[in-house]
Amino acid sequence: MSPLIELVGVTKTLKGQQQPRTILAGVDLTVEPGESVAILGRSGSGKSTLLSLIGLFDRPDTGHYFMGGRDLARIPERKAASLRSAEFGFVFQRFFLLKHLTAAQNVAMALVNGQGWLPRRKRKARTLEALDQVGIAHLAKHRPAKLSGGEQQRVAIARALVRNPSVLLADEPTGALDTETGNLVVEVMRAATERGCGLVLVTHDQAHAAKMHRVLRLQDGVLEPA
Ligand SMILES: Nc1ncnc2c1ncn2[C@@H]1O[C@H](COP(=O)(O)OP(=O)(O)OP(=O)(O)O)[C@@H](O)[C@H]1O
Repeated sequence: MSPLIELVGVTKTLKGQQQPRTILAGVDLTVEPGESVAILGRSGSGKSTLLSLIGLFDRPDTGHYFMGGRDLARIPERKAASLRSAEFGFVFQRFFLLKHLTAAQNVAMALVNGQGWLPRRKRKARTLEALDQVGIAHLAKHRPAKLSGGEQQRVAIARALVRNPSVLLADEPTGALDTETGNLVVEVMRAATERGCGLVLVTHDQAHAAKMHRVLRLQDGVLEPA
């Protein structure tokens, strides 16, 4: 089986206020279908920078990024934007839910934006399926203010999963949650990999990292087994 994504020798130097700083100094990373990978690393080590390159929010300075046999390392923004919405689901520490919309409407938004047109009935069915996948179909009509932090994060995960992404990218998704709720959220994301989705989880939490297939550490600009 060919990998979902493969980064080879990826580098990134950010122009700080004083001097340029090399954040990624030759990162190699492969994620297979259905594989979950945790990335640990001290604050400021470049984890979010790496995730933003994987999610095509930014491009490497040098190196290669293969996906489906194509090198995406130097694609223009217009192509990146369409791949971003077709191939990736994003989950962040903050949930970024629209507070005037219900859980179902928040999830359905991901189908309205950037996925072509889907008939209303199909949109509804896929939205409910995604909410069901994260165990909160019964909360579909609730607005975020009526939901706990963990429930809100599960709505955000459903929103990330509703387009059946190839890869789910999560940046500290449990950072704002207590341990027990965080465990549940990690379990929900891990379960998504059983459908073939790859998962890259950036976390400070060793216990959450240990639930992934592989645990890597970003240190001095390179990824190494933790
Ligand atoms: N746009 C930018 N321009 C210049 N420097 C930046 C930029 N974005 C981030 N940095 C710096 O790059 C370094 C890596 O940041 P990054 O957010 O990737 O680290 P991180 O490992 O995700 O940290 P944390 O765990 O605290 O979220 C930090 O020193 C940060 O201050």
